[in-house]
Amino acid sequence: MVQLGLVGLGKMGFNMRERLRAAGHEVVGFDQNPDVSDVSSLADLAKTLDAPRIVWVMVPAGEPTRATVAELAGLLSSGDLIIDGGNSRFTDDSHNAAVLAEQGVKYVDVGVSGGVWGKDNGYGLMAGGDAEDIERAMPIFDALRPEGPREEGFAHAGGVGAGHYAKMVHNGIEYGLMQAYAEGFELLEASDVVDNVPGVIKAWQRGTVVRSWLLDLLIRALEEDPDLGELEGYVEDSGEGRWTLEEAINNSVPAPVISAALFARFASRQEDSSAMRAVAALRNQFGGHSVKKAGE
Ligand SMILES: NC(=O)C1=CN([C@@H]2O[C@H](COP(=O)(O)OP(=O)(O)OC[C@H]3O[C@@H](n4cnc5c(N)ncnc54)[C@H](O)[C@@H]3O)[C@@H](O)[C@H]2O)C=CC1
Ligand SMILES: O=C(CO)[C@H](O)[C@H](O)COP(=O)(O)O
Repeated sequence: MVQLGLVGLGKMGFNMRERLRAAGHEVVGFDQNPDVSDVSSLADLAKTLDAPRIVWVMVPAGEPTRATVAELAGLLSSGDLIIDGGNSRFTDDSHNAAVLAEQGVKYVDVGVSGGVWGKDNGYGLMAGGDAEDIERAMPIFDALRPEGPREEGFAHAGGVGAGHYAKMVHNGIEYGLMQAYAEGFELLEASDVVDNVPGVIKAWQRGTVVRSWLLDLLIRALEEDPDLGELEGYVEDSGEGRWTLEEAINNSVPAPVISAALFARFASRQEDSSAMRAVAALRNQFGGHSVKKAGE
């Protein structure tokens, strides 16, 4: 049994606390929302845990995570370990590790996959850090990962930053896969050849080359709303796709699918497009092609 502090009890952290407790570990949770929190502050969390402490941070990536790690740096002591399991940019990790190392506090970054389903299915984990720190956290990783061989749900990806780098690439792939299913769905819907679009997609679930968990989730969404008519085609992004492309550029790796998928999300947020107005204007200029005037 391991004792763990868990900061951030939202869609991910709340379920992770449940899964860890179900595996017999002692979890002390802190969230800025007192309704879900076991303690009233980070300082209280640090006081409640026995040294040497392990604190897993699962708050929104970016400033909230950086601020949490910085505050923890002032509360923890030599020999303690911080694990950042959020979708932080991998470049944050070397900074965090260096600041914490000044006080002897250890740091591990973990990419966590599985979303809100992880409580029951387990979470796919990619960890970055020193081997001894990874080994120390292994009972936690073993409780969170899916049942089965460890190497099918957990990887020690490399040094500090490698866990988040692996998760960044995982999410870039996620963008591309979702976009491919989405384009296939739109084509099936747009043509009048296939009458039973949800039925066809459901039939892809077993035996086909394109079966996957994302496909299962698309089928689930179509069962709730057969033409997805209750939704707007508006898609946010939280950074991982952009970082994947920045890294593709830095390493001269062609990534046409992931870039198209990211840009499709940008396009989804536009009601009108200056670029497409420019294309229409140019076709009109060089070819006299007709244009559709605003308001017509
Ligand atoms: N939702 C998902 O599918 C996945 C999310 N992640 C990552 O996990 C992290 C958490 O994500 P979610 O649980 O989905 O977000 P969420 O928004 O549902 O939960 C975040 C929680 O952190 C709390 N919080 C925010 N700032 C805080 C602070 N300074 N101190 C204490 N608590 C604070 C909020 O009150 C909230 O309960 C993020 O980094 C996210 O990118 C990773 C994998 C999958
Ligand atoms: O990590 C995840 C899934 O694997 C999160 O759900 C993440 O938010 C997805 O990325 P984006 O918000 O950019 O679509």
